[in-house]
Amino acid sequence: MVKVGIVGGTGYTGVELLRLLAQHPQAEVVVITSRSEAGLAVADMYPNLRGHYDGLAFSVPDIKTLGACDVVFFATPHGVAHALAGELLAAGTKVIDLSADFRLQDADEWAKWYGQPHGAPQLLEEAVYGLPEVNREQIKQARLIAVPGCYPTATQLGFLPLLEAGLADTTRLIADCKSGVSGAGRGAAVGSLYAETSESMKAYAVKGHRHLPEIRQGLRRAAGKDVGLTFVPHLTPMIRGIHSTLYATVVDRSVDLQALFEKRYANEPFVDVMPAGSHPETRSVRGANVCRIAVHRPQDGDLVVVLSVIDNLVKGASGQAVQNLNILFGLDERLGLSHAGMLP
Ligand SMILES: NC(=O)C1=CN([C@@H]2O[C@H](COP(=O)(O)OP(=O)(O)OC[C@H]3O[C@@H](n4cnc5c(N)ncnc54)[C@H](OP(=O)(O)O)[C@@H]3O)[C@@H](O)[C@H]2O)C=CC1
Ligand SMILES: CC(=O)N[C@@H](CCC(=O)OP(=O)(O)O)C(=O)O
Repeated sequence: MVKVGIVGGTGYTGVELLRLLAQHPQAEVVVITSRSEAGLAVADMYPNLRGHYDGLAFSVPDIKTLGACDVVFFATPHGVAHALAGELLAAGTKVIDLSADFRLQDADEWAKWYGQPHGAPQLLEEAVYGLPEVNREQIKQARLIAVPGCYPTATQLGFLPLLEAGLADTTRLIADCKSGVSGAGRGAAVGSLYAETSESMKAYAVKGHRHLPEIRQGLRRAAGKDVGLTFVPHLTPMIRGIHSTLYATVVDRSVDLQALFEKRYANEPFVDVMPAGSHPETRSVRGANVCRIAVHRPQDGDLVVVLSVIDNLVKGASGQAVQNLNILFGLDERLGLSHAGMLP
């Protein structure tokens, strides 16, 4: 059994980790922290977990108890893992961070987008970006994993086959992305209220969103050169889900894009390339650790439209984090993650 600790167990990604790990045959959650709910039984806060975590209660973060775990997940706001990851690594505990603390390779770039100095630049070199479809071999050897963000997961998986094959004009890529409201976290905020978000939809952060440098970093690696990317996120009236509509211009019209995508993801357990002409729905991945993709070439011209959907809390966060755990500990990558999406 892999002994698991979770720092920040009361947010949406924390409770989603608990839900997924409840079905995991080889991982056991032994520590879960919350400063505000310390002492409260997990199932008293989250009744969906009644019967799964008897005896497990929230506790204040403590390096001694966390350091006794094999692996610790951080499901915390940005900056928290900076402060604690180093001590845990020194104690021999592996770290899987769901926040953005170790996603960007450049500490100055991180400081610019996250509005505070990077708290652990000395750890950046060894941090592995936890997108298994790209970095599976590095994840196997890692001590510190940065789980990709939700928009970056859907967007990179949609663009990768085109960029790796050198088939897209990299100067003009467009990612038009929609997110459900749970992407904003569980914290109380006027912008997340039901009356503010239902029956309405809006774009935000058009001038620049903090996921832009993360997506650009991944696409640059795939293309082997700088990319010009326009990324526009939208808030939509659903709870879970990301829908990315991606646009690129192909430089060679003769290539069979459907075959290219199918081949790229043929051995990936959590990427589903749909038949030509399909329109993936976010509800088809709700609760599932799946990125479902369809590739289109309208009017057979040189424009490619890729549709990519995920559940922001699963393949976009906690599911991907568990997938990383499985790879890291040499387990079957699908453990705890094989359930289908919930439809309707
Ligand atoms: N929501 C989503 O779809 C996605 C979220 N993420 C990222 O995952 C992380 C978690 O997000 P989310 O689940 O929404 O929850 P929150 O960002 O709301 O995090 C809340 C948790 O962190 C704990 N926490 C807060 N401050 C500290 C601190 N200084 N030290 C220790 N614990 C702290 C809180 O408990 P307490 O204050 O009681 O200690 C609580 O359990 C964030 O970085 C988010 O950006 C990533 C991908 C998708
Ligand atoms: C709808 C919504 O507000 N989404 C969040 C992004 C999701 C998230 O949690 O960001 P990380 O993946 O970097 O942690 C936002 O735009 O700030």
